[in-house]
Amino acid sequence: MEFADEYTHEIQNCLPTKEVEDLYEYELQGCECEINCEIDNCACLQRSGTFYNYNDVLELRNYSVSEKNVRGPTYECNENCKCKEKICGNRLVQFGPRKSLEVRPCEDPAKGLGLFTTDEINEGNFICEYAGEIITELEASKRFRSNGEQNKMNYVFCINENFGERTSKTFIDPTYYGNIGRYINHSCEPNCKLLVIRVNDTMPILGVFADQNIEEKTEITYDYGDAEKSTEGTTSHRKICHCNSKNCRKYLPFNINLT
Ligand SMILES: C[S@@+](CC[C@H](N)C(=O)[O-])C[C@H]1O[C@@H](n2cnc3c(N)ncnc32)[C@H](O)[C@@H]1O
Repeated sequence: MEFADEYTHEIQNCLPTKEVEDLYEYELQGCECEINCEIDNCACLQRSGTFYNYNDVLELRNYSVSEKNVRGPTYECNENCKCKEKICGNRLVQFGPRKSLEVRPCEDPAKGLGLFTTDEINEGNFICEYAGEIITELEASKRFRSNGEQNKMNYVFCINENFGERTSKTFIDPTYYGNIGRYINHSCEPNCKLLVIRVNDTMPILGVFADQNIEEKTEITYDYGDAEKSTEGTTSHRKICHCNSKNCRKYLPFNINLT
């Protein structure tokens, strides 16, 4: 698949900028499992709040995660683990995006480009990571405002994670360095959801997963909104939503803290 934007450098995984790279220095320990990773013995699974469901370890496309299981980040087995990479059931996002994806213009030109699937996707399957530069909140805010002023598209996404009393925020921006995840548009009735995964270190990886069975040739979408994001606000930050769904909220959600 060709990368659609000649001004963006393609990357496979997130790229922390100098200002934040120290945050992810800490490597995660591996497990000692020599055969199958099971909850009773695998250090990575014991650390995880969310697990992958899989039927056949050799059929990666059957890996899925069910919403009922979401209780915290998933820790995949990693390069420090003793388990076998090819057959371990606790590895998914680290193998990269699914193959059957294409970037093309949406029917409604107001949405620009979008990400589409060329084959059917089962509910729960992994689509791709939302990869970009990891930047500071200050830089995120600067870029968000500048995009708004120049009427450009916004790619900055904020991950909020709660660790007890503390909320950790991670700002991902695929404007200049990104992967195909940057072409996923918002829908108020989306077919995908987002989950946070960790692999080799503490850097959060934002994974896009199918939230329902998706037919071939369908546009991949998720809801840009969460508790901290608003469709309200001053008109300068509001963009009209063209998702065309029955329950459309009329405006794209945006992070009020970045304005
Ligand atoms: C992450 S980018 C998505 C890819 C983008 N369409 C492109 O051509 O590169 C987010 C931007 O896409 C546009 N967009 C995404 N979802 C939209 C929607 N439902 N209605 C209108 N514009 C949308 C907005 O301009 C938004 O700032």
